[in-house]
Amino acid sequence: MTTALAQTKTDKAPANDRLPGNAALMFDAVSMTFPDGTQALDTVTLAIQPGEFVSIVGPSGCGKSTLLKLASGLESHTSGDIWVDRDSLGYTFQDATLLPWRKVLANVELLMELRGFDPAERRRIALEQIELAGLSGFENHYPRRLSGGMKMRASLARSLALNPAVFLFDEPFGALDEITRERLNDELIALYTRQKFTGVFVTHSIPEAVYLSTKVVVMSKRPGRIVASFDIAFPEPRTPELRYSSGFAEVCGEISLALRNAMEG
Ligand SMILES: Nc1ncnc2c1ncn2[C@@H]1O[C@H](COP(=O)(O)OP(=O)(O)OP(=O)(O)O)[C@@H](O)[C@H]1O
Repeated sequence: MTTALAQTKTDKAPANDRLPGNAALMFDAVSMTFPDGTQALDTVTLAIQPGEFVSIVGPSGCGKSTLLKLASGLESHTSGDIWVDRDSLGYTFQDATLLPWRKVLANVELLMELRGFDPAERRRIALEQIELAGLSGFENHYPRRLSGGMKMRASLARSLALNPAVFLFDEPFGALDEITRERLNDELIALYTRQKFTGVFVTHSIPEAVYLSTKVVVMSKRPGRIVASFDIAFPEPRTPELRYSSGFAEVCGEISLALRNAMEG
């Protein structure tokens, strides 16, 4: 295990000397209760291997965002262990979180700037990511002049510029229209295929989860537990025709049923 791998513990967490194997991200019996007494998560155990793309679906309020916040260190868990290299983490939210006073190029350079990248190097990487994101020609536009889909592309480019080993996605396409969302799904697959990060993707859309993922996990209603896990075996990279295949509909149906049971159970 490299020294860069950070294990996070709270004071209340029991000592745990087990190694996380080769996982890129591991939750080991993680529970979380907010200071007001709201228990968000209940003994979540999930090991995500390098190169996996895992989507998390579950009832609204079951703790999906909280799980990503724990992985990133934005929130602290109450018990259990989380293993992840926080020095190599990407994170995007439903809101693209671009700085309105910075042009696209300066927004994409932001995280590299904060990490102290050499100016010429960060400019080179930013331009490359802007091109990959399909935003060439918009480098000098302010975010207010971009569509929702373009803002999200810029947000992805900003995170991908750091070449993260693990990328956390919190419903990044939830606010977009369906056509834009499907197009961004394909663009994300292209980026994932190229940059080979490990993905953790929270979504309310089962077809989106199935299309993107190597695995889909289903959480119970709050306090969230993992109640089902589906390996998604369709060949990669996925292409749009997959969405219209009977096999795709069948897998979506199985997950939908598991989600329905999770909501009722
Ligand atoms: N700071 C907080 N203090 C107290 N409770 C909180 C706090 N943040 C979130 N919660 C509660 O914790 C639970 C889990 O919230 P979380 O945002 O993780 O759910 P979610 O599954 O991502 O929801 P959604 O699908 O609706 O986005 C919810 O009941 C929420 O109201």
